[in-house]
Amino acid sequence: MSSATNAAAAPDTVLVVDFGAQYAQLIARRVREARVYSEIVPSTMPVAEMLAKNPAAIILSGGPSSVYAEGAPSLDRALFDAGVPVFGMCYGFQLMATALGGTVDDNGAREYGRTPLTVSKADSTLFEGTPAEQPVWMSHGDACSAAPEGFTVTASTDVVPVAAFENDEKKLYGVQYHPEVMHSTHGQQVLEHFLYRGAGLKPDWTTGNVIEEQVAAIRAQVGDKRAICGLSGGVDSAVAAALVQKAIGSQLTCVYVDHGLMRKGETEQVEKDFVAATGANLKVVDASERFLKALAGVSDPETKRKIIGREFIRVFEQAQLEILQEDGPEVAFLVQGTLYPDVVESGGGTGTANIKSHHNVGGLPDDIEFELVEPLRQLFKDEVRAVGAELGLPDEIVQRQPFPGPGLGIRIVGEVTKDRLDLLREADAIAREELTAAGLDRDIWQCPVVLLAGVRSVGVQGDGRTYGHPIVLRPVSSEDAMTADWTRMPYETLAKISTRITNEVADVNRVVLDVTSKPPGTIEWE
Ligand SMILES: Nc1ncnc2c1ncn2[C@@H]1O[C@H](COP(=O)(O)OP(=O)(O)OP(=O)(O)O)[C@@H](O)[C@H]1O
Ligand SMILES: O=c1[nH]c(=O)c2[nH+]cn([C@@H]3O[C@H](COP(=O)(O)O)[C@@H](O)[C@H]3O)c2[nH]1
Ligand SMILES: NC(=O)CC[C@H](N)C(=O)O
Ligand SMILES: [Mg+2]
Repeated sequence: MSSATNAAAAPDTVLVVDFGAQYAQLIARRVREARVYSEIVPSTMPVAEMLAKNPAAIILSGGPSSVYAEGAPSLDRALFDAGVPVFGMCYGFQLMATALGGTVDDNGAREYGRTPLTVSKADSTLFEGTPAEQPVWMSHGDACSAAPEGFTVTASTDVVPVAAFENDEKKLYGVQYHPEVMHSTHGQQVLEHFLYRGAGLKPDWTTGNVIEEQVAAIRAQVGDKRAICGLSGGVDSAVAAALVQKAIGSQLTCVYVDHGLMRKGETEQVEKDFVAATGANLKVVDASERFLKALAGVSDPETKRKIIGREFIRVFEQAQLEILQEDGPEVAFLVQGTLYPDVVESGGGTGTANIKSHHNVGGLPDDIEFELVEPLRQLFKDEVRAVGAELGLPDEIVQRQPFPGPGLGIRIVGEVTKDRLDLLREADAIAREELTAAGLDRDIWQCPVVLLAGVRSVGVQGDGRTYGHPIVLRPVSSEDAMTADWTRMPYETLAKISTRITNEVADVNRVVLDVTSKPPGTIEWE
């Protein structure tokens, strides 16, 4: 179902094969930072299928397994004989070594964290121009003690004799460490050497290419049929809608669902600003009663998310019927502004855990009949912002703080009711107003305001006893929402927000600040 996207591999794509690495997406990002397009594929994908994508190069990620362990993810050696340049990192390096006849074992040569690397072949493809001694980030328990035949060892450490090797003739390269993390100070340079020198790629990919490629892919996918786009007023759907509109013009209708879980003023803002900025065809559906009814009595976060995901699709189906009343071809496609983190968190990576079912990925119902169009599915938020700016969308849209599709529904810890929503909407509006007044909108990635509906505490207001609910402020800083830290924001602003919320919002007598990073917390409470 979720694979029914238009994720056709672009020309000169580097595939990152994910062996369950912590940071496979970081590798893909670094490649794109080197201005070469990159996508992640699971290690379970058959090699023939990988090669059918016609990749310009392949990178093998790290992973938690031991290459010699039973059931460990492996790779058909045909991959190394296909003439495609390959770069193995950590587990990927160990896999390349064993597949081609080298030796990897648990010989006690463990290294974790910052490690000095000694380059033994200064003019090697990967290391030329980098220092003979350089700090690298290691994280391994197994090690390569003998490189395969035909390979030159190019670097070592105090405990690992084979910390990097290459076979220039076959265009096969590997390093035991993690060049993708910023602590490997020359990691980006080594990666670029692989891309430009090893694989002969040119640094000519830009967000402009995303636009061209995606516009072509969307046209090919949608043809002369019609599509609807779930439009929330957020960055991702605005950029997705703008891309699709560029591709198919009036064949697209945007549908904004007011599920009653929106913030104060949001619906009016979308109706006004989005249409003004893009001239898009917009249909606004008031579905608040339907969502509230479906959520009645439900407190479990995952159940809420699945209900919201399902109701969204039912509303889109209704909109589809209405659009069909107007003359024209079939309405077969649903455009969503799904990003890579939505997919990973919903457990869509290889061997990655389901943290929470994002309504637009893991929360979709099984009986969905739309074919999905998700042109941003491989990208991160900051990349999407760059695409949006390139498309000419105004800063107010492109730089907006994210707001989750399930809205205030996942910011009420406990059952969602109309009264609770009204209360939270007021508290949230005050917090947003004060953050904007303090000029903090750009410093803060987003600031969920959460109502702990099941908790009451004792307060004293107007000399009387109160027994009200706490409101949690969760200001976070982040680059891509995969990791985040709580924002150190001015006490004065916090004080103002707290005073105003307790004074102005009935039934709230306490405001607390969430000082947890992600991990271990997530940004939203549910
Ligand atoms: N109220 C809504 N009406 C219609 N579609 C929605 C609504 N909320 C979310 N969606 C759909 O779900 C997708 C994912 O939501 P998400 O919140 O991640 O993205 P966004 O709202 O577009 O951007 P942002 O992350 O900046 O909030 C959206 O891109 C959009 O397609
Ligand atoms: O559209 C969305 N549908 C969802 O179901 C959803 N859940 C979380 N988020 C947003 O994703 C980012 C990461 O959130 P978490 O740290 O809470 O997982 C943050 O920006 C969250 O606001 C969602 N967005
Ligand atoms: N980070 C990794 O890829 C680790 C590889 C392997 N699990 C080891 O410990 O050696
Ligand atoms: Mg949103």
